[in-house]
Order: sequence, then structure tokens, then C-alpha cells
Amino acid sequence: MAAITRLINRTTSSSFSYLARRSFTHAPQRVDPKDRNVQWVFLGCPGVGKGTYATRLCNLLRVPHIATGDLVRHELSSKGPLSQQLSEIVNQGKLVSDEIIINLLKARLAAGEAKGESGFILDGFPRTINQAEILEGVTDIDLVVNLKLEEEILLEKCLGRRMCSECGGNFNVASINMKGENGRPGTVMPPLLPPAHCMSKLITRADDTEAVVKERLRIYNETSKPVEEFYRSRGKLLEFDLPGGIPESWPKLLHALDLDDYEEKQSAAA
Ligand SMILES: Nc1ncnc2c1ncn2[C@@H]1O[C@H](COP(=O)(O)OP(=O)(O)O)[C@@H](O)[C@H]1O
Repeated sequence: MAAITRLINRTTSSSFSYLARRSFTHAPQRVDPKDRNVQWVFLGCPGVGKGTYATRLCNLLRVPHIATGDLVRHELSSKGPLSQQLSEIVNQGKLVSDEIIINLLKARLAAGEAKGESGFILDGFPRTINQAEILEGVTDIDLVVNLKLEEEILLEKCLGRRMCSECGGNFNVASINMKGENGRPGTVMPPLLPPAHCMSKLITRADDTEAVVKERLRIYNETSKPVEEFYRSRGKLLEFDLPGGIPESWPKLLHALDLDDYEEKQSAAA
């Protein structure tokens, strides 16, 4: 019986992968990496800073930052036919179905292609092995950056997250000062405070409550962690332990990506 269930699950999932690949008509073409911009993925637990570092790198490399969480929130706020279903899933900390996510991503890539976009940094996708396989079926990923932080810091950072309801800027009011233990260095992350004009317009994401963040971390460990191994086994995974806040981590991340001179060259050219 269990074997039949496994077979049905496997068949269902692989036929969905096949259909999704076929329907991914607007996927980026398999262009030689020399002739296009980077195609990178950012992995990491909720609250680790994927959005912050991916946005900075996208500005530097001039590629679009495509965050599936943003696509989901946009769909939610549009009050379209999916929004009620999505709000229940997201507010419980669960993952949206692969089918819905693929459709949102497909639409975003098609809109980018129509504008002549080249390359991307994906943030929050793939989050399941099925998503990783579908992505692999349609395009080449050059590099996968896996950002890492201690779990207790992740919770504090998610609870400290704030967004300006007017300009959409992302901030963090958490002040992290974790002492080092057993040879492990301490971690200091100062808050990332908003400018005065955003202060009265700050909002908190409905899914950034303690119970929901804990559920998202549990789901990450169960469902998304295997995606790290998927890319590690392909020699594409760059592990990066965040050493502290942005001023400390950003130059080290650039160094790890072999981009330390790039920032200077770009600002000189601007
Ligand atoms: N690739 C994905 N697969 C399934 N669900 C997703 C995916 N990306 C985003 N979501 C949904 O959107 C929510 C918010 O995503 P995101 O902003 O990336 O949050 P996080 O802070 O947890 O990294 C997730 O909890 C999940 O419900």
C-alpha cells in the first residue's frame, strides 16, 4: 500500500513537473552565460536577510530581484481570485502550492522578458525539490548563495522586521548582541532603522508573529533544506555564514563572490 502511495505521489509530482516545464513557455532561454547576465538563487531561512543582500547585489549587477514572497504578497493585496486562499496559507506559515508559485513566477519572467530583462537573482525560490527540478528543466542556474545565521537570531530578526506602508522600504528594529560560546564568535547586528519620515508609517507583516515564524522555520528545515543539498551535489552552492550586520557582512559577501573590485569600478563608471 505504502509503495503504491509512493508511486502515485511520485507520478503526480513528476507529471506536474513535466506539465509545469512545458507550460513554462516564457522561461529564460538557455543562453551561454557569457552572453547574458547572472542567473543566481538566494537560499536561506526566513529572516536571514535574503531580500536585503539580494536587492543590493541586484543593484550592483543590474539584474532584476525576483522574490516569490513579494509576488505572493502582491497577489494577496490585489484581492484577485487567489487572494483569500493565499492569505490563509501564508498567515499559517505554510508553503503555497508549487503550481501557484510556478504560475506567479512564469508571469513575472514573461513580463521581464517583454521589457528586455536579462539575468536575475531569485529570492525564496526554489523552496522544494520539485521547484528546483522544474527550474533546472527550464534554465541554467550559475550560482546558489546559502545565507546562514543562528536560529535564535532568525526569530528575533523576523519579529523586528518592519516595512514602510508608503515607500515600501524594509527595516529592522531588532538589536542583536549574541555572546560567543564554545569557540563560536559572538554576533552583533545593529538595528536598521527607517528615516524619520517613514517612522509613523511602519507596518509588520501578518506572518511575522512568533508562532508563524517558528512554523516557517520548521517548514524550512523539513522541506527547503533538502534544496541546499540539491545544489551542493551539483557543485553550485556557496555557503555564507553572516558575520554580523550589513556594514560587516556586505564587503565579506562581495569578497566571497569575487566581486570586491566590482563595486568600486561600478561607482567610478557611474
Ligand atoms: N517558492 C515558494 N514556494 C511556496 N511558497 C512560497 C514560495 N515563496 C514564497 N512563498 C510563500 O510566501 C510566504 C512569504 O515568503 P517570503 O517573503 O520569501 O518569506 P520568508 O521571510 O519566510 O523568507 C512564504 O511563507 C510562503 O507562504
